[in-house]
Amino acid sequence: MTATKGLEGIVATTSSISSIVDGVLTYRGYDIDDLAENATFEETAYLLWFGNLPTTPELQALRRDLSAFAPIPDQVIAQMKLFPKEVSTMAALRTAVSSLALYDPAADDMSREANEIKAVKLQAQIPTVVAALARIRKGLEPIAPKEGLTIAENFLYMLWGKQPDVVSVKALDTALVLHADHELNASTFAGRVTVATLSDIYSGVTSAIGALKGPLHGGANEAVMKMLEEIGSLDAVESYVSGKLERREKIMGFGHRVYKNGDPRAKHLMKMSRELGIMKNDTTLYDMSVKVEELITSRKGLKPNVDFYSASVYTQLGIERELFTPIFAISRVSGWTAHILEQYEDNRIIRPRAEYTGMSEQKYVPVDER
Ligand SMILES: CC(=O)SCCNC(=O)CCNC(=O)[C@H](O)C(C)(C)COP(=O)(O)OP(=O)(O)OC[C@H]1O[C@@H](n2cnc3c(N)ncnc32)[C@H](O)[C@@H]1OP(=O)(O)O
Ligand SMILES: O=C([O-])CC(=O)C(=O)O
Repeated sequence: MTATKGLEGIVATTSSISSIVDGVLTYRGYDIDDLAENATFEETAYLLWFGNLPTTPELQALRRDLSAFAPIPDQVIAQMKLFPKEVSTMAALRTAVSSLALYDPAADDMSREANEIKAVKLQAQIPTVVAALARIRKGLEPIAPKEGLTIAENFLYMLWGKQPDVVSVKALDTALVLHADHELNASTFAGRVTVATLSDIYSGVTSAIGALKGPLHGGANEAVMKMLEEIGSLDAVESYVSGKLERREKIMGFGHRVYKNGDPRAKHLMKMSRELGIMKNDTTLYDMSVKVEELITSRKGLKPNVDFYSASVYTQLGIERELFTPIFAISRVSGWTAHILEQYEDNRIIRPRAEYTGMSEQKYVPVDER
């Protein structure tokens, strides 16, 4: 038995949800470029769960369900108010989502129908949780979701306490489409491993949130913004990047296990970052990001991934850094739950082997003789 570090190149399951072939990302056979330009996030989530783009009545029904499920239990709001203010929003989200299960009487109902409902419910409730956590952290009262708004619209409404502008809603909606699914990424794999024991969907999503939080995965978008803040100005980019490379430190938002010639989602976020900068008459963040990209590409041959330009997009929308990875979760819960439903459909426990490298032939020695 020989281990493959990081399971690189190992095909661990079949899946009909999303694919990456020759650098092209598709959801259910639709190119991500097509979806990013044309689909709404609600249509995308429907596509991931049910395998086809919704008809108008199907989309209306989904939007009604999302609105109906969006409020969260008062008990969970009360708990969130007790969380220490200084913890990361991802840590708080992980606990809050785990708590949501305690107030869902169908949490352990393993029927397909119940699990589909819970997938929609989690999709509806996670934006409400994230917006509430953001407000509580600032000492503000959470705002209840408003009926009839899209997920992107409702999230910004609950965050800001006012009707968001169309440009911000459209930008966030496109970002949600781009982040919705990505084959067997670490958080989706974590979710699938958890439910393959026939544990419940909330446990799967809680595991996935824990995996997404790390800076080598979803947490990289917050790390990118931290880096841009540390750099501070366009003039300082070159010396900052050179220093990092000399110290052999990673530059967050670059590199990818699967894409070696660039992440197809990055160009959409780059364009959005530029357009938002132009609209605000201040392209500093965009210009700094482009300069970082030029340096890393020429010196290391690495290309930006989905997390790199999302940082400047969200900042230019006026969203604080601590919410970047939670926003990733708001989107990716659609993919996680689609994968969890797929795992339940044809389940086998996921239990690989480890190549043992420890000591052997040890004999027990009583404690007072050691
Ligand atoms: C949504 C997402 O999860 S997208 C990824 C988000 N994560 C990041 O942006 C964090 C920065 N990037 C990375 O850490 C990695 O590129 C990962 C985690 C994405 C992929 O990891 P792996 O597939 O294991 O790539 P690996 O770490 O083996 O990289 C290969 C080589 O490129 C280097 N490298 C990879 N990424 C970077 C980076 N961002 N900065 C500097 N060097 C890098 C590695 O040090 C390694 O060099 P070596 O062969 O001299 O040791
Ligand atoms: O697929 C991966 O390894 C990481 C990634 O880009 C994602 O989850 O969107």
